[in-house]
Amino acid sequence: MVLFGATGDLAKRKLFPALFGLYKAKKLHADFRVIGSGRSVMSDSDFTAMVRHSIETFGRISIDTEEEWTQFISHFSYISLDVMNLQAYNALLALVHTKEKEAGTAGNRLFYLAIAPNLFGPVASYLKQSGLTDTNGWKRLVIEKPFGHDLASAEELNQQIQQAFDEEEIFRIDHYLGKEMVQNIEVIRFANSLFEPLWNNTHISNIQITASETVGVEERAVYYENAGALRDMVQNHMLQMIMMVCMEPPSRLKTEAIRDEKVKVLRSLRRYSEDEVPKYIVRGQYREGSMQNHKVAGYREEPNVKPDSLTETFVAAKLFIDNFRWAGVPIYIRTGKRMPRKSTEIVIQFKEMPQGIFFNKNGVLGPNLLIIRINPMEGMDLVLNAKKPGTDDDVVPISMSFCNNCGQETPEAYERLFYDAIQGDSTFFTRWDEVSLAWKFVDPIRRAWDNHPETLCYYEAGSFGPVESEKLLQQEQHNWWNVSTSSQEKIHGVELKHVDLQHRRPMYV
Ligand SMILES: NC(=O)C1=CN([C@@H]2O[C@H](COP(=O)(O)OP(=O)(O)OC[C@H]3O[C@@H](n4cnc5c(N)ncnc54)[C@H](OP(=O)(O)O)[C@@H]3O)[C@@H](O)[C@H]2O)C=CC1
Ligand SMILES: O=C1O[C@H](COP(=O)(O)O)[C@@H](O)[C@H](O)[C@H]1O
Repeated sequence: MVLFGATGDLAKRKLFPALFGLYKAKKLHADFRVIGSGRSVMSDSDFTAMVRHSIETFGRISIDTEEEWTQFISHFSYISLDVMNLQAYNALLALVHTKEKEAGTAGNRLFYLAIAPNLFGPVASYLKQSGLTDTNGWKRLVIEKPFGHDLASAEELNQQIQQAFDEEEIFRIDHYLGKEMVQNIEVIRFANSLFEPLWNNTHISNIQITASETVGVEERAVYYENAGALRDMVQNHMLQMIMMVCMEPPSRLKTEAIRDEKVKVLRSLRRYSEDEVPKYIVRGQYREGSMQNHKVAGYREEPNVKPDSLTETFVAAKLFIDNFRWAGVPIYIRTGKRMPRKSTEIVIQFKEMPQGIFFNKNGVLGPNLLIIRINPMEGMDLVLNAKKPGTDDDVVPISMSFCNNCGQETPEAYERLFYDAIQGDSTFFTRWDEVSLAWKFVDPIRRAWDNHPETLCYYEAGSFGPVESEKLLQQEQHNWWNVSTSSQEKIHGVELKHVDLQHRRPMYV
C-alpha cells in the first residue's frame, strides 16, 4: 500500500488508527507493507513515531505491548516526494520493488490518495507514466473526497484517472458508507418482514435526515470556503443516506446489483431548476452564538474566512423521489456546523391512524417513528403509542430501543473501507454514475445561490439552523424531530425528557 498524504491530518486522525484496528483484528495479510509518503523530509523513525502518536491519540484500540507495536510498525516505511514531480516516482518505484521482494508479495498494489483533490488527477497519471501501475498482481486506487467541484471538474478528473485505472479498480471514498449503521439500513429494511410492506408512500408520511455537528469550520476554511455545506455534506453523505433508505431491494447481495438500485434513486430524485431552489432549499451561515455556555465566533470571524463570505454552513432541503414507491413523500434533509449536538439520524415518520380513538392528554396522538441513529449513539428506536400505566385511555409514546455500540466498540468507518478496498469489494464506495448524478442534482442549486446571494439566511451558533428551515416543513404541517435530545424539547406536545446516556436511548415523559 502506498499512502500519499501520510503526514496529513486524515492519515493521522483516521487512516493509521484504522490500519492498526485491522491489524489487531488480524484482517491484514501477514506480509502487508505500507509506504507512507509526503513532501516533508523525515526519517523512518520520525515517521514511525508519528504513526504511534496518531494511534495513541486518535485510535479506538490501544497498543498492548511493545512487542506488538514493533511487529506492527515493522511493516511501515516512509519516502519523501513531491507528487507533482514525475522523476520522483522512480525512487518510489524502486522502494515498492524492494518492499515487494522483502515481503514476497504477489505484487498487489493499493494506492491511497489522502492528498489535496487538485492532485488526484496528476498523481493517477504519474502512477501510470512511472510504471507503478505495471504489476503482475492487482492494482487499486483509493481516492478521497471531494471528487470534483462540480460536474465538469468531476468528469475531467474521472477521465484522467480512468486512463490509469479501470472503474472496478477505483474506490471513491464516502466514509458515511463505511459507518456501521449506514450499512445496517439495508439489513433493517430487507431482513425484517415488519418494515418492508410499510416502506412506501401508502404508510410513510415523511423522512427526515439530520447530520448536525457542533464543530465550526476549524482549520479547514481554505477548503470549506470553496465547498460549503452543499458540496461538503449534501453532494455525498446526505445523498448516500437517501439512496440507502429509498432504494429498491437488490435482486442479489452483489456489489453491482446494490449499486444499480442505489443509482436508480438518484435518477428519480427530483432536480430543481434555479428558480425552484428558494422554494425547496434553505441555506444558512452561523453567526456568533453560544455552545454549552461558551461564546463562539461567527463563521465570518473564523481564521481564513472572508469577512463578507457567502459560504453556507447549513443546508436544509425538501426533496422528492419521483417513483411509484416514494411519490408525494417529502424527504427532508438538514446538515450544519455549530448546531447544538453532534448527531446523525434518520427518522421515518409513519402516517397517522385513519381514525383517531386514542389520544394523549393534549388530545393528539403522536405518529409512529422509526429512528435510525447513525452516530454517535448507533442504534435504532421504534416509537409507538401505548397506554399510560394506571390510566384508562391516556396514551403515551414509548420507545423500543436497540443500541448497536453499547458494551462493544464497533469498527470505525475507515477500518471497514480499508478492509473492503484490500478485498476488492467496492459495494460501499461510490460508482462514477452516482457521483455524476449527484453533481447534476447539486450544480443548479449552487448556481442559483451564486446568482442570488440574498438567499443566504443566518443562524446563531448553537441553534438548529435558520428559522427558514422550520418553515420549509411547516408548509406541509411537518416539524423537525430533534430526537436525541439532551434538552427539553417536545414531540407533539409531549415533552422529551432527556437522552439516557447510560442506556443510550431517548426517553419520553
Ligand atoms: N482531514 C479530514 O478530516 C478529511 C480529509 N478528507 C480528504 O483527504 C485529503 C487529505 O486531507 P488532509 O489530510 O486533511 O490534508 P492535509 O493538508 O492535512 O495533508 C495533505 C497531505 O498531502 C501531502 N502533500 C501535499 N502536497 C503534496 C505534494 N505536492 N507532494 C506530496 N505530498 C503532498 C502533505 O504532505 P506534507 O505535509 O508533508 O507536505 C500531507 O501529507 C483531501 O482530499 C481531503 O479532502 C476527506 C474527509 C475528511
Ligand atoms: O466529510 C465530512 O464529514 C465530516 C462529518 O463526518 P462525521 O463522520 O463526523 O459525521 C464533516 O465534519 C466534514 O466537514 C466533511 O468534510
